[in-house]
Amino acid sequence: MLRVLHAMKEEESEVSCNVDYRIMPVKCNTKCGRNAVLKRPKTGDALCKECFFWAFEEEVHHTITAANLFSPGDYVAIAASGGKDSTVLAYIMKLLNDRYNYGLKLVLLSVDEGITGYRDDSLETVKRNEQQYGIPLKILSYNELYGWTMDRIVEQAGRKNNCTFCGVFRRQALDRGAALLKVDKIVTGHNADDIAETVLMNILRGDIARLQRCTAIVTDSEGSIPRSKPFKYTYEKEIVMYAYFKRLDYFSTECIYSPNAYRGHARAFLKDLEKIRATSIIDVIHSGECLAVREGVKLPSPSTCTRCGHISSQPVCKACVLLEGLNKGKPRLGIGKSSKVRERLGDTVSNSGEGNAPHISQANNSAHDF
Ligand SMILES: Nc1ncnc2c1ncn2[C@@H]1O[C@H](COP(=O)(O)OP(=O)(O)OP(=O)(O)O)[C@@H](O)[C@H]1O
Repeated sequence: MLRVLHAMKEEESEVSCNVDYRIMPVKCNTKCGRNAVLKRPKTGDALCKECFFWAFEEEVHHTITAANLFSPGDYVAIAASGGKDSTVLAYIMKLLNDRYNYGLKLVLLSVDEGITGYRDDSLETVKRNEQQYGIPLKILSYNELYGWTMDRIVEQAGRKNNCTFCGVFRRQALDRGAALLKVDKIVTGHNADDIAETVLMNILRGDIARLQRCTAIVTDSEGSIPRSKPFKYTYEKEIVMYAYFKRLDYFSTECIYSPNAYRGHARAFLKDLEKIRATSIIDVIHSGECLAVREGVKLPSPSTCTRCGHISSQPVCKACVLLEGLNKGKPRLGIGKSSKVRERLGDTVSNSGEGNAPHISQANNSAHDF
């Protein structure tokens, strides 16, 4: 409880610094007659709490229906980390499912990466959310899936590249959890800021393959369970405000291991842009959506890993490569450019079939893919 209150206090400074209508009361822009309590980051509108909730919820509903994300009867796994995005996502999926009769069966799916003092605490939040929202919860751990926890990986590999291991393993763990649960779809809490940052990172890296797919609201390759992002157009600041004003129970602490420095640069740049022009976030997403690859340019097509059978654009997936490195006591084996990785691993991952595909860095899969 203390932790939650502490988190609320932290968020409060972010929310209230937006505008303080207590000093000079302003009426809600919707003409509902109530006083405004906030200024919407996305539109600049002065709104009361109720009108903000309504606008926020209706926009997510619109995103879901416009992109046909679900069909009645779908069994949907909500990837739940206990953080603000996925907590608001779980709350709003339940609310919209009830309000608009989507006809969905929901389940919370959490991955325990094995980070003591971080994920164990955030999973306690998800367990409370299970009770609060009445949505069943399934937790899968890296330890049971890979025989490694992130604590042990960091012990062996150091802090520098640990986000690569974590991102690659988590992505696959969610797929494996979803297959185990036999769900039809997965939803994640990736928001507009996350997507805009990813667009910028892929531009800076010149990674056109990922640039092509990172703005897609649904990632849906053959043989994998479709993954969608109902918050694709939702600003992070608004998610924080929604969680704050709704007093949702979520965990708000950064991962104890090194933050992703590269994403940090894109994030700082985007925040600067947002200060000048609030629509910058959506503008960057739209720019990403408009980029097209010239006809005839060969892009990697997803197939399945020859070792584990999970989805991969290479004959051996990144998770298997990283795992092999760890198990051989050479954790850096899977880090770096794919060509060098193949060289180091010898024939086990040879014959990648990359052909003339454009440069695709496997170095930091977690950083610029979803
Ligand atoms: N350990 C996990 N278990 C299940 N889903 C996860 C986990 N970590 C991340 N996700 C999913 O991926 C999304 C993006 O994760 P990211 O690590 O970028 O965290 P975030 O932006 O802080 O999101 P959140 O606030 O939900 O933690 C999350 O919203 C969630 O849906």
